[in-house]
Amino acid sequence: MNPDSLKREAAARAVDLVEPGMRLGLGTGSTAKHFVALLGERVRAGLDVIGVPTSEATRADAEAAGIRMSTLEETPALDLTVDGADEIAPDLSAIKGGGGALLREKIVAAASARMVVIADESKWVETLGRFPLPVEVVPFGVAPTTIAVEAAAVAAGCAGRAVLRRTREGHAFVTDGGHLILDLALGRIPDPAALAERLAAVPGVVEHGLFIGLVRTAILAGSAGIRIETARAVRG
Ligand SMILES: O=C(CO)[C@H](O)[C@H](O)COP(=O)(O)O
Repeated sequence: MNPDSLKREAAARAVDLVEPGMRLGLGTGSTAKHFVALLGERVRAGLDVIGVPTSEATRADAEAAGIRMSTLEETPALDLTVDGADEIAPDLSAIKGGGGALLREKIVAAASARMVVIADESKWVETLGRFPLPVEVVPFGVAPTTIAVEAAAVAAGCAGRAVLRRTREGHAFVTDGGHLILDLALGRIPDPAALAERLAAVPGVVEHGLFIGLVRTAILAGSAGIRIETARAVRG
């Protein structure tokens, strides 16, 4: 099965978790896009749910699929968020932000009683860090912020270059919130919690793509079928 079919399999399993009346956080990326499409099919068949999107792209997809949309202002507490991930470790810590939506994704996940990550099995890793960690920063002072982000990584026991994300056309990639993304290539993150703390303390950093203690369940689709991993204890 090709990776896209596996993503759809994982998304289909997550749709089975949706119950009538749920307030849903809708993730961003190619796997979450499958979830939105499949959820739309259920909605058109009569399922009543409300969705809060994690990006403008997802908002457009969800609206096109016929899903009733809301905002966190109108609906500040969500029942379930379903989103993709760039990497997931055995403790269900994750790297997100490959699609540049990490800030809204984290806010929506934190407003949800449960976050479920859907992915093909290639995203499962023993240790986070092979995927460059996205760090969302304000445009002002991006040069010193980049230096400080690299120094934060060194202080947290890892090292690597932070590179400004660019579009295919060579322009700086700008997030839905008007920020920039630094992709921090570390190879291996020995202590994600320490790195998260160091990055959060850098002036100019808006958010980073380390999701720690947020993911409750990971649905992983592989050639041998679906595997479900559940966090033992999250958020106390
Ligand atoms: O974090 C994300 C977007 O900001 C995505 O969930 C992540 O990049 C995974 O994407 P895909 O499902 O396309 O592999």
